Amino acid sequence: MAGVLIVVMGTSGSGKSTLGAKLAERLSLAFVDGDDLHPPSNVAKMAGGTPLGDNDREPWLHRIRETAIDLTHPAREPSADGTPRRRAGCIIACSALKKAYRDLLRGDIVTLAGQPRSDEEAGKEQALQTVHVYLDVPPEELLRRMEARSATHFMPPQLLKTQLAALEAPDPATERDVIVVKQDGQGDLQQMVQDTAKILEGYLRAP
Ligand SMILES: Nc1ncnc2c1ncn2[C@@H]1O[C@H](COP(=O)(O)OP(=O)(O)OP(=O)(O)O)[C@@H](O)[C@H]1O
Ligand SMILES: O=C(O)[C@H](O)[C@@H](O)[C@H](O)[C@H](O)CO
Repeated sequence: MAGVLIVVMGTSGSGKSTLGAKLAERLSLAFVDGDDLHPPSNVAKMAGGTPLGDNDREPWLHRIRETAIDLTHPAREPSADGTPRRRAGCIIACSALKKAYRDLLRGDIVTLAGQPRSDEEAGKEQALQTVHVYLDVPPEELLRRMEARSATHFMPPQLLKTQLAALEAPDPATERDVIVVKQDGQGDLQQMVQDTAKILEGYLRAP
């Protein structure tokens, strides 16, 4: 049985770290900020005003998947009497802007060029089930947030337009594991955490 990787995704400034950390606390899961898994060269590139490309992101996406497999092994959390209580899970904040990036996190492909997993690898890698929580935030709210923190955060607000250009917003009708959380900056964060956690509990339930 697979452990569960919950990817909290969206562009820079969408609130991945904020929501991800709160969900992790509520669900008692480990939380990792994907920004901490970028090689320093990626962070330096963004800080210098150059957007990342597929070649920069591919090794990073592999690292995120491997981190999730490590964190969710073994894939069941034992209860006091040793019987499985729920699936092991973890939450990782990761922009996951393009469909190919999400497919790599899902384990459906092994390169961004689209190379599929071999049958043998597919069997071996049943280690992980994914859920993508997509933070859908209007561009003007994203810019407001990025500008408000620009003195203390490496990501320059002028890179927002490249984030939005790269974004292939996931559609739950065509991607199997997507939850959309709409945020306009007015919503109640606590309510959002509560509602999203309730849906995620379903994914974590041991069969
Ligand atoms: N629901 C919200 N409403 C208003 N402001 C928010 C909300 N969530 C996060 N913020 C604020 O927006 C800014 C960006 O949030 P956060 O760091 O969580 O986003 P992020 O997607 O992880 O960003 P990045 O990946 O660029 O680091 C922060 O200053 C945070 O306090
Ligand atoms: O794929 C990317 O371009 C990156 O992951 C970015 O999204 C940032 O790391 C992050 O959002 C920092 O602000």
